[in-house]
Amino acid sequence: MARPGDNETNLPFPILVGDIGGTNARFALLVDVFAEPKQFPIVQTADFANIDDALQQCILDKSSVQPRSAILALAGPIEGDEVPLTNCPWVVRPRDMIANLGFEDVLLVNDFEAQALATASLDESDREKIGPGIERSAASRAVLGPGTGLGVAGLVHARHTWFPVPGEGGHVDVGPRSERDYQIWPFLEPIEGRISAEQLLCGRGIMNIYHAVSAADGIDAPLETPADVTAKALAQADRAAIETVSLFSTYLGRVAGDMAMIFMAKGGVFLAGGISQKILPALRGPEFRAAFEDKAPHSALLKSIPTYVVTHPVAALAGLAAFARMPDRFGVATEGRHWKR
Ligand SMILES: Nc1ncnc2c1ncn2[C@@H]1O[C@H](COP(=O)(O)OP(=O)(O)OP(=O)(O)O)[C@@H](O)[C@H]1O
Repeated sequence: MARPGDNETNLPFPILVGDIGGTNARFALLVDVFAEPKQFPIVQTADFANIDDALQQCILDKSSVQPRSAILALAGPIEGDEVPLTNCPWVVRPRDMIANLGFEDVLLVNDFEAQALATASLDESDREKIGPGIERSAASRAVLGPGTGLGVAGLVHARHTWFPVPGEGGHVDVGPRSERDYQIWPFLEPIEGRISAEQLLCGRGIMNIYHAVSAADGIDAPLETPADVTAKALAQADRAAIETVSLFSTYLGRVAGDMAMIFMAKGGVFLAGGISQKILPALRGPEFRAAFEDKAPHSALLKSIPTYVVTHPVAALAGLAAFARMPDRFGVATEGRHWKR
């Protein structure tokens, strides 16, 4: 058993935690293990040529307390000393951050790993339960987040420790099941011969479903953005948009149920990502949960598993903060992604 201070992941305070997506970067500072995280205004990645400028101008120049370490969650695989971000021209170079910005330690993790860490510590007020299910505090979880893409991760509970399992679960194959699916599927465009979950369950996926529904019915598809489609659907104002969001909820339920079975996620399946919060009224409808439970011969198991929409505005930061304060609670792998001065 590691003693306090022995752990590779006991980074020195003050610790800067950051969640860097394609469009937005969110940061908070933990002064010490007891203090509440101090959140900084959200940064648009497009406003800064690189991450070091953003950190200097938005964090370091604005705070009297200077961070000694940083834990950053990034969208994309972390390999080597230069990590390019998906959907954004920034490249994260931890060695430069240590040399130029005064950090002693930099740890990089995957963005959905941070979302997974968050699911272990979210309060009741930071999540909304969808449907039935038995709440179990010490059981594995899974998180799915439809946003610019579809992020997926597991959080395995073993040996009194939470182990985040990042992966590429958003890219699993999906296929038609209902009669209506078989009408729509021919109008979905395969990528290299297949349809993956991410082609349906993200912003672009909403448009793919909307266009396929419209094409199957031989009608025009005038709506131009995912936000237009969901707004029309939630206002009950457009038939194709309503069906699109209904199918999106069904497909999200199916994939969420698959992830629940893969991770034996008796602790719950959590829906993160920007889109889940925006279509919350639709996810409360019957489609999501019915599809989640429709997993013969394991329907009884799925019925017992709770599902939640994460409503915390910066859940990934909350997950990183929980880890920064109590690293021994979590089995976060640091090999190849922890840089020290
Ligand atoms: N009201 C809405 N309904 C449905 N989709 C939306 C809505 N508003 C934005 N989107 C879509 O959500 C996606 C962005 O998702 P999200 O806000 O989760 O960003 P992200 O992937 O976390 O990236 P970042 O962290 O850079 O902001 C885009 O594809 C966008 O078109």
